[in-house]
Amino acid sequence: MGRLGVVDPSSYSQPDLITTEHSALNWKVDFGATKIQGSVLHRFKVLTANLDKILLDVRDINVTNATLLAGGSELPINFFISDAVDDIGQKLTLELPSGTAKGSLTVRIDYETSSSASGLQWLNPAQTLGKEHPYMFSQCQAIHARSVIPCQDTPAVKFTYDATVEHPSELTALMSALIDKKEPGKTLFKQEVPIPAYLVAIAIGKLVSRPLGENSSVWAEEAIVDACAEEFSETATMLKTASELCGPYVWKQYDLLVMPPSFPYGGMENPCLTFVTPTLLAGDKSLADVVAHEIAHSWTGNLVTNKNFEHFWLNEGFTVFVESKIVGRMQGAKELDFKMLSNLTDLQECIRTQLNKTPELTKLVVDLSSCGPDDAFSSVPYIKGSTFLRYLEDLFGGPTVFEPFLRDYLKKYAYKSIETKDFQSALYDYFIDTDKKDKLSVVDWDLWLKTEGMPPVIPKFDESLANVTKELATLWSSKSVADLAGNAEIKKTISIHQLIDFLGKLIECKDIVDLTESKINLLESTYNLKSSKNAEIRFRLNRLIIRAGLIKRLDEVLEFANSNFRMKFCRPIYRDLAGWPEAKPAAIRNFLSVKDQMMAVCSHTVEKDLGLK
Ligand SMILES: CC/C=C\C/C=C\C[C@@H](O)/C=C/C=C/C=C\[C@@H](O)CCCC(=O)O
Ligand SMILES: [Zn+2]
Repeated sequence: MGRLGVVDPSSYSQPDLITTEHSALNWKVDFGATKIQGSVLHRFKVLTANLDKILLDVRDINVTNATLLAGGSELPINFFISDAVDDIGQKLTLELPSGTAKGSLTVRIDYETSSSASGLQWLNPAQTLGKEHPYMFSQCQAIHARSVIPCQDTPAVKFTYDATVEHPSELTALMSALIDKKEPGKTLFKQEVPIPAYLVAIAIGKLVSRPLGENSSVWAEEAIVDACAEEFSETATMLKTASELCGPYVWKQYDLLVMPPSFPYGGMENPCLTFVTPTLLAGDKSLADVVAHEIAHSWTGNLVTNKNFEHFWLNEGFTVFVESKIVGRMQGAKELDFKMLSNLTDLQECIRTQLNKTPELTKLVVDLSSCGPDDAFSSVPYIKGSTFLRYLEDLFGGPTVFEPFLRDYLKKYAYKSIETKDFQSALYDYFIDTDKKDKLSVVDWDLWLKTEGMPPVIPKFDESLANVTKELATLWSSKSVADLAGNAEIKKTISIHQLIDFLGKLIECKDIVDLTESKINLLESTYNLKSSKNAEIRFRLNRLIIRAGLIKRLDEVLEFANSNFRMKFCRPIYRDLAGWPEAKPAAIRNFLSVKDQMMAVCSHTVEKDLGLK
């Protein structure tokens, strides 16, 4: 593939020469054709004299016209689209008149999306809860905005946007923006805070809302909206806690949209409107920390943004760090440390399985010059990144010293796109004139940023909650069913988070003695796993069923894999099934029967997990 741009290896656009300041979207959403038709008007800032062309990113987009708007007149301009590069898309070249000066320049592009746009998902009524109306939504991170809008699809560029969206009048349209005006069949939006293209988002469906607090509501289909309001009732407290930690909330509105089960991620931090998976609906708020994560992105990621996805840890590592602080303030310091330790179990699993053939992707800063961001995506930037920040926090004197630095960093780079070296200089500038300056030379940057594998240093965490799960995992992996049945230790009451962590640790045990049907049965009856609605528990139980080789329970495993297409769950399940020769053919058949219901990012990665590509 090769590095496409000097600023961003995954984008053709040239932010060093030209940047987008504002985009006006004019869209007609055609559910019959499963396409968006319309135009985008980009106001650019030209940074260099005599620029002869504008390069934009596109993917499967049909451009019909490109027009230069200048001094009240419209000048058609030549354009052409290059051949597609796998995982990246195409380059749209717009030719400029000779002698184009520095400064403002406006271009309108008329286009329509493809019915297989990788950033859009179209559901027919039967695929919705209400069964009567269609539904569509977008997921643009990392580089799928280019399948929805011809644009500078790089986080190095931030722009404001407004949108006029025509849609069926019985449906509600929502975007990652504030609603400006609502008319039957037409909704107007505006996002006045500059954002990268990957944060443009839209969803249209038969949606209703319930209030969660001041300037905060939850949206969902009617059948689940009350359950959603209950599950996410802590949102207002999380928002307040996050603002205390990070500074003023600039986005004015914080709404949640609970997505259909095919949404590929746990949550997506679309400004003003976080998208979340319905797999968070555990019934006891136990998985609502994903909302704390998405709220944290209002600062880390959405205000201070990675310049390209090689520095994704700046978005995600900081966000997990802030998320765990929100959890710590709401649930106590022991829970915070337990969460960090529990994340390390997940990281270990990810490095052992998903990344075992691509160890270079276990570095904190990755090289994306020959790899699409979706293929590089893993827990590493999240967990290695947040562990690094906790290490730094401990080194510089704990939260009382590090949290003021965090606020300073966020203020310094708000509205900007940055690289890891910018974080390094912020840390240096903040501490160099303080009594902590000697700590600056202790940080081994190369070790943290460039070394493969688990974090090079594991900070000292409170282990009291994690020790319980460690002991349980040792017990269940080393004892026979007969020995366990009479052991009082297994009856010990544990929290739901401990149960999730214990099952994760058990999966990580190299050997599990006597892993038979009766051991799985004992596990299920001891911890009431059969009746659990908690997706994190069902996910781990299904992996243990696969590990035990219980072929007669394969249908149950596949049922779980079909119940949602959140990649965090379905990818490891398919990977496990691919390594089980007896089950692999059925897994492939199952995948092929449901792949059209998955978003492109999910079907493409699962195809690789199953060894089909
Ligand atoms: C080092 C990684 C390099 C590049 C990856 C960049 C972007 C990854 C891209 O595939 C999109 C990611 C979108 C993530 C959205 C939400 C996640 O926080 C969800 C995490 C998993 C889950 O909970 O389901
Ligand atoms: Zn995130």
